Parts: sequence; structure tokens; C-alpha cells
Amino acid sequence: MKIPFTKMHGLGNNYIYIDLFHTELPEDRLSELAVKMSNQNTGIGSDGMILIHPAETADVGMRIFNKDGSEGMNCGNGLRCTAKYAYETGIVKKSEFTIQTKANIVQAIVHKNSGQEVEKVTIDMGEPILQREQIPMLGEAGTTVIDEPFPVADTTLQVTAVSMGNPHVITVVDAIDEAPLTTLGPIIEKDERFPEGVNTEFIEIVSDEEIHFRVWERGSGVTEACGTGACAAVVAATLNDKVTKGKQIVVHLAGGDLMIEWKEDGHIWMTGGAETIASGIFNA
Ligand SMILES: N[C@H](CCC[C@H](N)C(=O)O)C(=O)O
Repeated sequence: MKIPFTKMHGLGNNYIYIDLFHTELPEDRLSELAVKMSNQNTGIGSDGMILIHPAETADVGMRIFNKDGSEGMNCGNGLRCTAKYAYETGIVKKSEFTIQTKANIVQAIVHKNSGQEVEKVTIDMGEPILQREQIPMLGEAGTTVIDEPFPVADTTLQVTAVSMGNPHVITVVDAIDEAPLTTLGPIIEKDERFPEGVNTEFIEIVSDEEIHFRVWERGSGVTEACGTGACAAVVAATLNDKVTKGKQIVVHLAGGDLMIEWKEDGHIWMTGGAETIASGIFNA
């Protein structure tokens, strides 16, 4: 099967994008194809696969599959790249439009240069989900997880759990470069206290409007950036009184910076880059 693709990235978080407005893929092979395309030795190499598809209740739809073939519910960097692709290929003809994910419908605003190329995208990511059972995380239903002791391996972290449609667990550390990302990330990802797994983030507070951020992603491992994770991290930092709600927070990820604002109306806005790397034909 020959599959046209476009490889794109948001701050180095790169995916293989398949345009289902112009291509068809068998639903029962999506997980297998995500694994094959993501393989850097025998495939194209990426953090996963993203499908851009027609949607009944939005201008465009997006589905994300991780490197291990598991399907995620949302993807912030993917949303910005999907918005860029949809605008530049004429799938949408306006600068503000809606994108449907498995988690929710978001509003996208593309920012163009003089050549009508999309350089940055702003996404209204909607409201974070804080109820424990909706993260989901085991424990007393109806409660939130803020600065909670989390015994794991030979230590105890103080964690805050936030869902952006996909689960995140955030720990504040003193020095981001010493965060136990590769030691505890894979353990926490599969911890039974997170029935659907979890994306694990560590943040270092620089000021009330600036943080450092690193992520071990569910299903993909260490990535350069995670947009939903950065949004979840700003929520966690705010709930722990480390940054100021309603301010634009600069989030320094390994692959670059995102501007995140948790607005007074409860919605989280994310602004950042989106780049096209290459396009071609994948031989599946
Ligand atoms: N990299 C993505 C998140 C992928 C989430 C996926 N790892 C999962 O939830 O299973 C982002 O920019 O938000």
C-alpha cells in the first residue's frame, strides 16, 4: 500500500500526518501503520502518526497515534500542525476554524507571514479536567490531585494530575536537568494508579510567568515537546501557586518555547510554532 504523507513538527515533537480528505486508510491497520511509520530504522521516524480527517461537527478532525501504536485523545503540537496543514492545503479557507479531536472540539487561529505561510498557531484548548476519576487516577472519586504524595520506586513525589483530554501527572523539581525523567517516566507511565496510563512531566519554576518543562510521553517516551503536557503543567503550576493565573506563561520545552495562558474564563490558550519537514510516499 502506498501512502502519501507529510512529516511535520511542533517544537521537535514530530508526527507523520496522513490527509484522509485525499487518502483512505483501513481502520484495522492504523495502530500497525503508526508503529511502522514511527520506526526510525525501517520507517520514516517520528513520535507517532496523526490523521487529518473530515469531521461532522468541526471544520477538520484530528486523531493521534503514539509510536507504540496506542491512540491518544489529544495532541497540542499536533493541533498546531494540523491547523497549518489544513489552512495551507485549502482544506479550510479561513484563519480561524475548529478542529475535532477524540477529547473535544477546539478553536484554532493561524498566524501567517507575508507569503501566506503559517508560522505560528494559537489554539483555545478548552478547560482542563481536574476530577481524579476523569484523569483517570485511582483514589477517592470527586477529589482533585494537587501536591499529593505519590510513592514510586524508591522515592515519593509530590504530584498534581491534570487531563487535557489525555492524562498528565506533573512534579515540580528544583533543577529540570536533574529530573528523573528516564528513570521514573516509564515506571509512572504504566503505574496501576493510572488505569489508562499517563504522560509524566517535570517542571522547574523560573518565575511566576516562566517554567522549564520535560516530558516522558505515554506511548512515545521522551519527546522534545508536548503541547497538552505544557498546558497541564501551567494548570498544575497555577494550582500550586507557582505561577499567576491569567498571565502568559513562557514554557521552555526541550524543543523550544510555548506561550500558555490559563484565562479567567477557565480556557487554556496555547501559542507556538508548527513546521513542515517533508512529504512523500510511504510503502506500507
Ligand atoms: N505530544 C502530544 C501529546 C501526545 C499525548 C500522547 N502521548 C498520549 O496522551 O497518549 C502533545 O503535543 O500534546
